[in-house]
Amino acid sequence: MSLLTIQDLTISHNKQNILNNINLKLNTAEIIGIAGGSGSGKSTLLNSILHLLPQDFNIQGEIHWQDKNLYDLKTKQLTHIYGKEIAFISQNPQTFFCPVRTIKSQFIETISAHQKITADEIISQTLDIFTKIGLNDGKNILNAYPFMLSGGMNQRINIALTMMLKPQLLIADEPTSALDVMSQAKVLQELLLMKQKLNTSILFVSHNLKVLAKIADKIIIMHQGKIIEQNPTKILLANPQEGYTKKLLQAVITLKK
Ligand SMILES: Nc1ncnc2c1ncn2[C@@H]1O[C@H](COP(=O)(O)OP(=O)(O)OP(=O)(O)O)[C@@H](O)[C@H]1O
Repeated sequence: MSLLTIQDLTISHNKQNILNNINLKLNTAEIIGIAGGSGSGKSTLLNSILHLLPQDFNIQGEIHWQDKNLYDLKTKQLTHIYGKEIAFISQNPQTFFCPVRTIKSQFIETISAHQKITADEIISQTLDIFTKIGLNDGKNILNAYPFMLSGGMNQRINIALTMMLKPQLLIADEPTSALDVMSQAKVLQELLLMKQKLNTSILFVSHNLKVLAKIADKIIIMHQGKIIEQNPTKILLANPQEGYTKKLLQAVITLKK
């Protein structure tokens, strides 16, 4: 059984289709990259999985989380799933952390909301994870306030927090697009570590096919609310079928020159 199965998903607003007949399967420890131009429906797709669509959107089709249809569940069941089984990271970690509370207090609050664990245990496990991902100055980081740290550092700390929660699925919406090249590479390594060590599956949205090439097992190309092409990463990059995919690849090659 797939971890996440989307069947015939069509989403509309004011009788205009935003997503058209989307079908997608994600397995355990699989990373699917989603690329597509602005307005192609990537965020709407992620928001539909996260139950974050505006009330006036019309949703047809099904989204199954393991054997449950996410849109049949009660609020209490959804609260258990989001944060614990399905986690989300966005482009701006600053929107997740409160800028004027220490990293330590935010780790303790978030983790103890999901696990029965003492504050001391949280601190010791956090320091372990910081070391694993190469954040060596752990004690100082825990005592820092997010506003004192760079965007790249905040994103890496956000990923460490997500690792502590051990979600089965991580939904990542352009998590590296606001970062410098060095921080981008580190964040990608950390996400791969989550897949390898924790068997986390990841849905990773990026405009940048070069980023997806480094991390995704499979790539999906979206255009005007439809999935127009999907294939294992190597096959899609070596032999794109659709003209639109070729244009996206060409844009990456041109940027490299
Ligand atoms: N709240 C909303 N109300 C009405 N239309 C919306 C809303 N949110 C998104 N849309 C429309 O849905 C379409 C898809 O938008 P979406 O944000 O999912 O695309 P995207 O691929 O994530 O784009 P980007 O890469 O620019 O973030 C767009 O045409 C957009 O105008």
